[in-house]
Amino acid sequence: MNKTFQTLGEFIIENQSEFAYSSGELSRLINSIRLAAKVVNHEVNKAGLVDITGAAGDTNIQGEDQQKLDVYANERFIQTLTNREIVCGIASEENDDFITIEGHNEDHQNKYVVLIDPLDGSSNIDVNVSVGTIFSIYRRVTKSGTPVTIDDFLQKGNQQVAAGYIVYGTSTMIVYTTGHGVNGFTLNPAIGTYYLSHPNMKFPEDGHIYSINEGNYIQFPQGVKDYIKYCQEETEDGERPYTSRYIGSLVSDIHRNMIKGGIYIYPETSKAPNGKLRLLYECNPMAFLAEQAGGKASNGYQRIMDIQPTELHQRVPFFCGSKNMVTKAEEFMAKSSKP
Ligand SMILES: O=P(O)(O)OC[C@H]1O[C@](O)(COP(=O)(O)O)[C@@H](O)[C@@H]1O
Ligand SMILES: [Mg+2]
Ligand SMILES: [Mg+2]
Repeated sequence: MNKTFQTLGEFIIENQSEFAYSSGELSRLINSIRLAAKVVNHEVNKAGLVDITGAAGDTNIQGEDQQKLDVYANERFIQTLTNREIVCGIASEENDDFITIEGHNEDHQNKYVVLIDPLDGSSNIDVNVSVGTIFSIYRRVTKSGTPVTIDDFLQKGNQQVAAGYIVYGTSTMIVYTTGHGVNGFTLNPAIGTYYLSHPNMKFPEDGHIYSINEGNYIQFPQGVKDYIKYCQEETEDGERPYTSRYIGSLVSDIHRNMIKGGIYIYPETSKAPNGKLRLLYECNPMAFLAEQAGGKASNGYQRIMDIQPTELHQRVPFFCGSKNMVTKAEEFMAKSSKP
């Protein structure tokens, strides 16, 4: 079969032997995400027309004003995942605490927990700039037949069994990994089918794009300031200065950099000593994808996926992208933190 035109459904079936656990489970997990993504995509594409823009009137546990599309996407993903009889728990950026899913027989037999950022890049919803959804999947660690506990969610990123994102941009794509490389599928909206458009995605080892909100420059640690200066310096070989690109949607910035080569940094700042991004449903899944695509992800010092989580909504500084660029940024962080 000509792989380029393989559908997501066919790809899942053809590659399910790669999945460490029983085959059908992964299909049901990814299929439920695929379905919810289609429903959310439908609303995203009408943002501005329908009453789906603007604030929902509540704030989430992070103190952020929830956008109507945050709430809508959250409900769709939770509903679809719950109906598929595959998850025993869900944690979301938009829910203070994790949700226990008993399962139709109320016997807690399901084996997976899913952590989601239902709508990433919320500040871009109303201005017609691409946004996304991020998901991270683990096998539960507590005994099945009992309700999930916080331990099932506070697993290190290196225990993820699958992770991915949906980008709602010029086209809508699902990009995911189960630990065997990264593949991207583009939605053909006319027929509602995802096709394998980006097989075996790879982060170029080097790139010429840096993505950081320089509006916070004054608050950045010295290492980050030094790295930005390095990116902006002119070199005889024309390698630098790099180009600055920042969409303000993590999914879209990482997606671009994975295709073109580049680094995304959301560092700690004097106002936000742990940075802004959440470890469990933003940094861990993007780190898993980045590493599976030959890239790298750290908090400037430590590999993101080796960090032991302690809270559901904890934040970490995030450096992610082309391997050699992240290594260079870490060198500046190490140098500046030496006494
Ligand atoms: O506006 P800032 O401070 O640069 O933050 C932008 C970052 O915050 C986020 O919007 C946080 O994600 P949410 O929109 O899911 O809360 C990232 O997508 C993005 O990279
Ligand atoms: Mg987000
Ligand atoms: Mg979000």
